[in-house]
Amino acid sequence: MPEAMLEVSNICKTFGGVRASRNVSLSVPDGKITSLIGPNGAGKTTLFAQITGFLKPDSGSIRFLGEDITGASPEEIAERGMIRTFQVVKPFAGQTVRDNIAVGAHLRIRSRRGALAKAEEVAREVGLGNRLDQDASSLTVAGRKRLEVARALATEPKLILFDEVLAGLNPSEIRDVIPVIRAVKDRGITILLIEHVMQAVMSLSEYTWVLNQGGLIAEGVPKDVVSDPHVIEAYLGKGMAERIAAREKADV
Ligand SMILES: Nc1ncnc2c1ncn2[C@@H]1O[C@H](COP(=O)(O)OP(=O)(O)OP(=O)(O)O)[C@@H](O)[C@H]1O
Repeated sequence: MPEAMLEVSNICKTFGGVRASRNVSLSVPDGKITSLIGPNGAGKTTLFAQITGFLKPDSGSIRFLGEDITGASPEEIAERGMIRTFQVVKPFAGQTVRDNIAVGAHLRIRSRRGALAKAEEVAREVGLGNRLDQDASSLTVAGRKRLEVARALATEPKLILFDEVLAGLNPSEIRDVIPVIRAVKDRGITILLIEHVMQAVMSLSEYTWVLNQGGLIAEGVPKDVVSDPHVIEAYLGKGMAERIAAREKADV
């Protein structure tokens, strides 16, 4: 079998007494949208931070495109073609949408003119083509999410790790942004999402991993994973899976 695009093997990370990653291993396949879910504090963002070089794992290894990148810097990892987005999008205030996106483009394009042209191209792809001259800090939450996607795209990545790109959006904004994510995949870019919006997990991702208290507790296609008793208990508390099953039986 060919090696997966991203191979995370036995990652461990402890903060004081908190085991944020407990022996986590996962293989992200090329060309698909996959996802990472789990209750608050499960260790999802910490795992993303280690994969993309913002935190160093205590042990374990990370391979991207067949090469060991464990301990490499975020810049080096971005140059290799892997970029993450952040939960809270902070645009550079006082700068236009065009300038904000050009920051991402400068990873590969030295000239200012080239970076601005690239920014315009990706802005159009994410639906910000008519906002290029606007101050980025005046964008709505949904606009900032699009900006975050555009900044990532401008680095010409092979793999994007989206950290809750739909958080804070209302249902109609979510419906607008989901096709933007799908379009990124259709360009041939692989995506790993951290997502709390289950509608998005179910409709976008082909495979999902579930983290709880730093460790993986389930994985598989989303529709199977969400009915897994271990997953229901992790989200809703002990005993809930049994109670739900009993209620369903009573309803039949
Ligand atoms: N820099 C840090 N120092 C100390 N503890 C940390 C640090 N970063 C994360 N943690 C702890 O590690 C655990 C995992 O946190 P993490 O943010 O990765 O969870 P998460 O699954 O992304 O949560 P959420 O869905 O709420 O964003 C939590 O207990 C958190 O308090």
